Amino acid sequence: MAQFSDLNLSSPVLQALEEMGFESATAIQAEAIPVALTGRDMIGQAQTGTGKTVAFSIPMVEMVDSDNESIQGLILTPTRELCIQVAEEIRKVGMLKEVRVLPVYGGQDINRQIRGLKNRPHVVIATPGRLLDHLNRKTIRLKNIRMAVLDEADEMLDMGFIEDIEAILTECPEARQTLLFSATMKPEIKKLAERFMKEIQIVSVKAQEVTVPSIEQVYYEINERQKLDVLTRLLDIQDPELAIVFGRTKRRVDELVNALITRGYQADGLHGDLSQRQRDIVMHKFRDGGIEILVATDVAARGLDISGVTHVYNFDIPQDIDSYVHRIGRTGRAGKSGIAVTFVTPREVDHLHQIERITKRKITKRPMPTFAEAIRGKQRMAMEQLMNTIENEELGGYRAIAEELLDQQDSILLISAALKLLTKETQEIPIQLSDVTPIRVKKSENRGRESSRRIRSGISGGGKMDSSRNAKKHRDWDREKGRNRDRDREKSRDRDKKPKRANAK
Ligand SMILES: Nc1ncnc2c1ncn2[C@@H]1O[C@H](COP(=O)(O)OP(=O)(O)OP(=O)(O)O)[C@@H](O)[C@H]1O
Ligand SMILES: [Mg+2]
Repeated sequence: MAQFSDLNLSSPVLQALEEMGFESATAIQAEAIPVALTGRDMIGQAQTGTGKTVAFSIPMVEMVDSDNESIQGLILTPTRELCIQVAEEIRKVGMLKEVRVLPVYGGQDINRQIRGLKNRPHVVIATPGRLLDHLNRKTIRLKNIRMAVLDEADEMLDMGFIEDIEAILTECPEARQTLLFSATMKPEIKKLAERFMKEIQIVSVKAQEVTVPSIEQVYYEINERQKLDVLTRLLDIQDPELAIVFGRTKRRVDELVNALITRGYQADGLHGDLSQRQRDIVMHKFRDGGIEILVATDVAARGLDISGVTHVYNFDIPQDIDSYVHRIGRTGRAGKSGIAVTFVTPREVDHLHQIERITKRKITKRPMPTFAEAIRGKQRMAMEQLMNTIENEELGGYRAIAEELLDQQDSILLISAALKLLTKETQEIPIQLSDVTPIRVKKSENRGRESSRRIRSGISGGGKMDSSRNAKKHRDWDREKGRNRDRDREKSRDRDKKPKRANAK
């Protein structure tokens, strides 16, 4: 395994990495960092959760001249939560070099960001809409940028963002270095990238599969109206430490959160119609374990790194194959194992098989879990609670009363009663979710639009997959996506609440 000390890094960076607890470099780090340090433009591809952030953070920090007070590095991310997370990672890597970083994203008070910009950050991490807003207001200057990074590059060059990205990069000096990173990178991306990169070097960690092998992938073929029962049964049986449940639309997410809470689970939702404050609160709660289940649209599919996520549930199967790869990649990170569960209705089974073919990975079919299994799961949790109490608590004060009870009652009966009290015997309270349209493989539709669609989907040659003209419609990207969105938002805060598109429920 490659050591960071073999990569020609400065001592403040090496020391920072040590403080972050990293012992050796991951494959993408070992391969991408030397290339990036030569100053060349690069596309970096490696599976989810394999440390791409540090792979670009190190060359970024090495490039910064801390005595120079201008913005020298720019990183673009598709979502606000990812923007915050990446900024935090760069801050850690650049800590000892005293690199100043500033995240700049939509939904946050723009005046606060303007004040932040006056503190002369060396590296700005931004979502495109808000950065354009600053450029228009002339509150940010990109003329001294020496390195630009697109994290989740394929997503950023997707239809909704491409023009914004080009507009932003035009503001940067041509002599800059540009780096692109993602777990999924279609060949078409390279063509697009040639518009703003030079002599691109591609660094791709060749893996057998585009998904991570330590993620167990299973599916349940069930009807729409069985989904909620199956989800709650699985939550009881599998007892995730933290779980992310992906739903197709914002409305779906809201409904699911309410349904889960009604059935006694600690859940909260994340999607683009929430205020930034709400989004921040939800993310904090989830990272701190204050809630166990995050229900989200695809806004949480990319890049988010939350330790303790043991399970990902695709309550609705995603249309986009790349989206499947990124969603399930929220678990099984940094060498850990994880379980990815996908629900498919009978009409969506073909689509699931298509995902299997393109990701070259079998997704195992599982029989529907029964209510009895769920109860047993809950009983097991109660038993674990009891055993933990025996191991970790001082029980001396309970001895006398226990002995007294044992004189009067059968011991098995007593333990059964204690377990029953600890078992959260919830009923499957009937809850009706709104209908959603099933996703299907559409083969012969709209040939003419193939090329642009292919950019959006399919890991390699998977363009066909996306031939549904609904592809875009089903994707519930939040407001970060699309031109001028953040600027619109600044002008009219009320619009936060209203869906912009008819389909954006
Ligand atoms: N060298 C390393 N040793 C151990 N852990 C590491 C190392 N580098 C990064 N990590 C950790 O691995 C986790 C995943 O890293 P990161 O978020 O950068 O993955 P990624 O490749 O960007 O994934 P995604 O494609 O989902 O965005 C993080 O928690 C990070 O701190
Ligand atoms: Mg990442």
